[in-house]
This record gives sequence, structure tokens and C-alpha cells, in this order.
Amino acid sequence: MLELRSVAADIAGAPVLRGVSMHLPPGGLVALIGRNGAGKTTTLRAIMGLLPLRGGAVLVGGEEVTSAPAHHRTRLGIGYAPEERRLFGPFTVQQNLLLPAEVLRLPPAETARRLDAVLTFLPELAALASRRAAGLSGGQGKMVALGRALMVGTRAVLLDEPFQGLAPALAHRYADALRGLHAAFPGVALLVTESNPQLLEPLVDTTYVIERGEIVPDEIATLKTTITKHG
Ligand SMILES: Nc1ncnc2c1ncn2[C@@H]1O[C@H](COP(=O)(O)OP(=O)(O)OP(=O)(O)O)[C@@H](O)[C@H]1O
Repeated sequence: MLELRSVAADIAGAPVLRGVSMHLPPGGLVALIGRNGAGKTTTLRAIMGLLPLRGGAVLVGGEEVTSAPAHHRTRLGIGYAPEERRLFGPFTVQQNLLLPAEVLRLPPAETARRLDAVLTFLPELAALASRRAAGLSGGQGKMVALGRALMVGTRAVLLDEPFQGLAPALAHRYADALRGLHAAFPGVALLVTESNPQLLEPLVDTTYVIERGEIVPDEIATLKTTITKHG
């Protein structure tokens, strides 16, 4: 459904992605694990078309979108929840949820259907619907960002370090939501980044490990961690 072929990208003249290849099958739950600065956020931004690539290709449903603008990828059904959430503080939770659908000019009936599906899936958002986003806690904001990504992510949703900074109870609730996502939104593939593999391992089908902008075989990464731990 979503494919990266040898994606290379530079930031400020330095190589940050060095030939990243990944595959996200329809309905799949895939983790991208790596330390801080390994290139996780940059990979998601490359998928969304938010930075120019030096090489390689991005395909959505077999269509090459490598040089397509970000809004085209959203239109193809890719939702993105960045790590820093980027909610509009003065807007209510409901307005934040509706915003991407309005940008895409979805028909009102379709927008209403999607909002209903999101609020049924994340009932805590229904309770917060009329609250201003600026007054939310960090954890509540993460839930809104997940809901907003689901409003447009009919094929895939990209979540950047969603567990970062969540209190344990909220992290549990968030993990529960991800576990239930397949049943509520069948066919939607999920790509989740995280620095701590333990949080995602019980949830995902496939794990990619990224180190210094390169995907490394999972077994090698595990071995390196073991060697580091035991000297
Ligand atoms: N605006 C920028 N200017 C210069 N270097 C940058 C910039 N943004 C990212 N980088 C560099 O690119 C590399 C990859 O960053 P990226 O944000 O993709 O990492 P990450 O794996 O998501 O880590 P984190 O968990 O810290 O967000 C890092 O070495 C980082 O220093």
C-alpha cells in the first residue's frame, strides 16, 4: 500500500536518510524503531512530502508520489500525527478534527460519517469536543492528533512517537486504541515510530529498525543492544 524505495534526503547539507526502503501492507501495523536523531521523523516527513528527496521513490497504492505535494498524499488517504501534535489552540477539539476534512473539501455527509466513526472509536474526544485545544493536557492532545489523522487517513495513518511523554495510564489507553484500530477502521495501515521497542512489540506485525538514516536488520540491532548491555 505504502512503499519507500531507497529514499535519501539531506537536511542542511547533511545526509539524514541514506536509502530507506520500507513496505506498509494494507491494514498492516508496522513499527519504525530508532534512537533520538536516527531519522524516524524525517522518514515520516518524506512519506508526507514535507521535505525534498535527494533520491529514491515513495509509492502510495502503486502510484508514485515522490514529487507530489503533501496535500495530494493526504487526498490519497494518508493521515499524519506529528510528534508535536500541531493542534490549533484557539479552535475547539471538534474544529481541529474537522479541519483536514475541510481542507480536502470532503462532502459534508462524508465528513459527518468520518467524524462519527472517530468519536465512536475515541469516545473521550466526544466528551472534549467543545473544549479549546489550547487547554488540553499533553495526553489529551495526542488523542486529538490521532483522531485528526484518522479523519483523513483512510488508507494509512502515520504516528510519530505517540507514547512520548504519556503518563502510564494514558499510554495504556493509547495502546488499547491502537489495538482496536483494525476492528474500527479495517484496511487502514498504521506506521508508528518509537525509540523504545518494548512499547510497540506486542502490537505490531513488522518492525523496522533505523540507525543513522539506514534501515538495519532487526536481528543485528537486537544483537548490538545485547552487546552494549553486557559490555
Ligand atoms: N532542521 C534541522 N536542521 C538540522 N538538522 C536536522 C534538522 N532536523 C533534523 N535534523 C537532523 O536529522 C537527523 C534525524 O532527525 P529526526 O528528527 O528524523 O530523528 P528522529 O529519529 O525522529 O529523532 P527524535 O526522536 O529526536 O525526533 C538528526 O541527526 C537531526 O539532528
